[in-house]
Amino acid sequence: MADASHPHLDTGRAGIILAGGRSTRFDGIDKATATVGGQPMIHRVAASLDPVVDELVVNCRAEQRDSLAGALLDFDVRFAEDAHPDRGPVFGLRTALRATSAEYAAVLPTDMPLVPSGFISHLFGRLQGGAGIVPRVSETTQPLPAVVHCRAGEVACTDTIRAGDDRLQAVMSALDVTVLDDREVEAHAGTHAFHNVNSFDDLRALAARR
Ligand SMILES: Nc1nc2c(ncn2[C@@H]2O[C@H](COP(=O)(O)OP(=O)(O)OP(=O)(O)O)[C@@H](O)[C@H]2O)c(=O)[nH]1
Ligand SMILES: [Mg+2]
Repeated sequence: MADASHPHLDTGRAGIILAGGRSTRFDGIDKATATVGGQPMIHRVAASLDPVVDELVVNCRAEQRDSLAGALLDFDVRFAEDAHPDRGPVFGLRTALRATSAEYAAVLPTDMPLVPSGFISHLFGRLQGGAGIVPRVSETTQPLPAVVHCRAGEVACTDTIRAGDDRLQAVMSALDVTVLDDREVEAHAGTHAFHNVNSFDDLRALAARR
């Protein structure tokens, strides 16, 4: 979302889509381009982020780029390709964070197509100068969607990698993120907003709920 009346004034917000995984539980077919309601899943994720950020950054492997670009023709996207594939989502997140000069970034995985823009906007609003914020859903603290301070997030990724941990949860713990409680989350997002697609069964369940 660029503000045409203030072309040099941005709000310092990036939207990051993590898409560098192998979709092994999806038979190795890139789930980013699987269609939900007639649109590639990554398109839906970009559409959630786009209204509330100044730029979109997609982390992926080099060989995914052409097909993901084809799915994202409606958006102005920067690609942050993994220098080395298959090092896990923490490497992917760090690659994406290094590709932006925004102060804060909303981070979504490519397989979470129902998160409302309003919820992401709420996360930005509730951050209040902190290093990061994530929701608690079904009594579990989720690593994504998250809003993180980009430079702090990059350091937290490096610390996590050095500790030999490959979990995004570890990055969020290192950032000492604020956790939105279930009730506040439910007030700003529907119950199915955080449904994510790992398998064909997940895709069918999501199609049935929409
Ligand atoms: N850059 C990068 N991103 C990854 C990697 N592994 C997972 N991701 C991303 O992290 C997010 C969560 O991962 P998963 O839901 O496990 O997705 P996935 O690894 O593609 O799927 P599975 O192979 O079935 O585990 C997704 O958005 C993935 O694209 C990786 O090795 N490198
Ligand atoms: Mg995986």
